[in-house]
Amino acid sequence: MKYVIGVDLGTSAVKLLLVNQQGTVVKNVSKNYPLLSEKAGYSEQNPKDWVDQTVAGLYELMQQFEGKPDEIEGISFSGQMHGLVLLDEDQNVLRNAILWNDTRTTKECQEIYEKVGKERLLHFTKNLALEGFTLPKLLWVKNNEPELYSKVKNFLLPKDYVRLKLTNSLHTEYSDAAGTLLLNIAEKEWSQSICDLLDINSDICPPLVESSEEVGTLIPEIIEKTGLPKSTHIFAGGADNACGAIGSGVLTEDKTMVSTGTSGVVLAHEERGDRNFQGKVHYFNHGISNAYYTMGVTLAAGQSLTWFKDAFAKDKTFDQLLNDVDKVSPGANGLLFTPYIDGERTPYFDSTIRGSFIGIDSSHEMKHFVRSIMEGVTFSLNESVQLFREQGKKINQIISIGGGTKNDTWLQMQADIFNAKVVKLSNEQGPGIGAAMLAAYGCKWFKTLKDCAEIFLQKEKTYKPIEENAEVYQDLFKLYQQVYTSTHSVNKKLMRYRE
Ligand SMILES: Nc1ncnc2c1ncn2[C@@H]1O[C@H](COP(=O)(O)OP(=O)(O)O)[C@@H](O)[C@H]1O
Ligand SMILES: O=C(CO)[C@@H](O)[C@H](O)COP(=O)(O)O
Repeated sequence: MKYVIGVDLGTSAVKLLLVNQQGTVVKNVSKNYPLLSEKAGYSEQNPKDWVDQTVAGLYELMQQFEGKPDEIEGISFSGQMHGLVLLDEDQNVLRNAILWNDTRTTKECQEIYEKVGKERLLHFTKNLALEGFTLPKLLWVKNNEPELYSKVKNFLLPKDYVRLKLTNSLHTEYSDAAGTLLLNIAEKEWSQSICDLLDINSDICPPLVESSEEVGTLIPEIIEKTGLPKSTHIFAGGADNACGAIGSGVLTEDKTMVSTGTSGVVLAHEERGDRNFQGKVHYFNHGISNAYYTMGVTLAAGQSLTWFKDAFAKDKTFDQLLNDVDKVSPGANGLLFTPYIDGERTPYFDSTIRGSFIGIDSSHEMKHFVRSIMEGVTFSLNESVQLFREQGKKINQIISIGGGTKNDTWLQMQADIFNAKVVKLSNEQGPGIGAAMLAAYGCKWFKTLKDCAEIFLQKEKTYKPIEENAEVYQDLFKLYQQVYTSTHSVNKKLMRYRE
């Protein structure tokens, strides 16, 4: 039997999947690392933690593996997007990585509009200047840490740094490059114009390859530490949402994916790179050559639940925390949550907005708060579903992936709120499966990724909307949408009290 490994460098953990030629996940390892938040709006991770935990995970996988090591043919990667990793000329990391959910860069976003201009930015990159993207982070370091910036030889995206440390070869690929705001999306090249207008040396941009391209071999130290064979082929991989789309079979324009990981995502496949969504949704290159995808993003989806658990129920597991939510009716007994705890992207693009519980009543218990968080996150995702529907997309069925899909009630809630069928696959780890599929395709097990999807992906369960719940949620969604407008200015004024 032959095997591949999909490595998904998520925000909460690195997840490694050992997958055989039938697409069966035979081993599964997850290794956590911390999120570092020095101040409100800051979100960082230490790239060394990613590498150490990936290597430890590969070792654990190999320890559990019952076959012969050289049956493992290839590895590919999926990674949290937009994170800025800065390297000096000896490929040493210069500072902690600044992550996708870090919102310190509002000034730098304004600088981009002033120097590049919104129309030109949209023309080249198809996206708006958002705090989470890589370019504003690069400018923040240039403006605030000039000495450190002067030592920058290269920047990299998170999974590309991990791959560099496993192989000694430095690359990024189009799907992650697209999320930097430095890539000319349609031409598939770094935008010299944007670099020039912002006084960035374009030499710091890493070489570009396709997601399924073979980029190197494991260095001896990693072979020794993990027990992987020297013959392992290493493929570039993709942004976690691109890999999530591949790993959920969203490979044609008629399909839609929802992901509830740390962030929440609603994603649709696009064949063309020359459409103009005016930045209302993110528009990026895919992990499939010459394809694209659009998406709306909720910054704190699973993260809202994780925050609540850490703050108020540290000793409980997620399953214990969510144990009673199905005993509460839709609407959480009049409690409404907005998940803006780290600011928001789609549809508001607002780094100062913060979350609310509206309607707290003395009868409310833990289960009401937890249910209202799940509902609020799903309402936020529904704003993106609605945006896609307004663009003319028919959404009758959605493939749901990510950590949130471990909970049955949440999947039924998604079907009720989106008013669409929601499909759960046999493995919820879309990005890791997508990475494994890129390795399988790269190893030439399949002629196309679509052929691979047919073998690798299995539907486990379909959730149909329950009419009476869908009606309640339609009404509540209108109330939910009022909360942003009503709390926007109060939150702006509260900014000065946040540390
Ligand atoms: N049993 C569970 N039920 C519902 N949600 C869960 C459960 N376990 C974890 N989660 C949520 O899943 C999220 C992590 O999902 P995952 O897809 O692994 O994210 P990432 O790729 O960002 O690391 C957490 O933020 C958590 O809120
Ligand atoms: O910023 C985005 C997409 O634009 C996020 O979706 C990140 O890619 C992180 O993903 P998860 O860790 O939640 O999977």
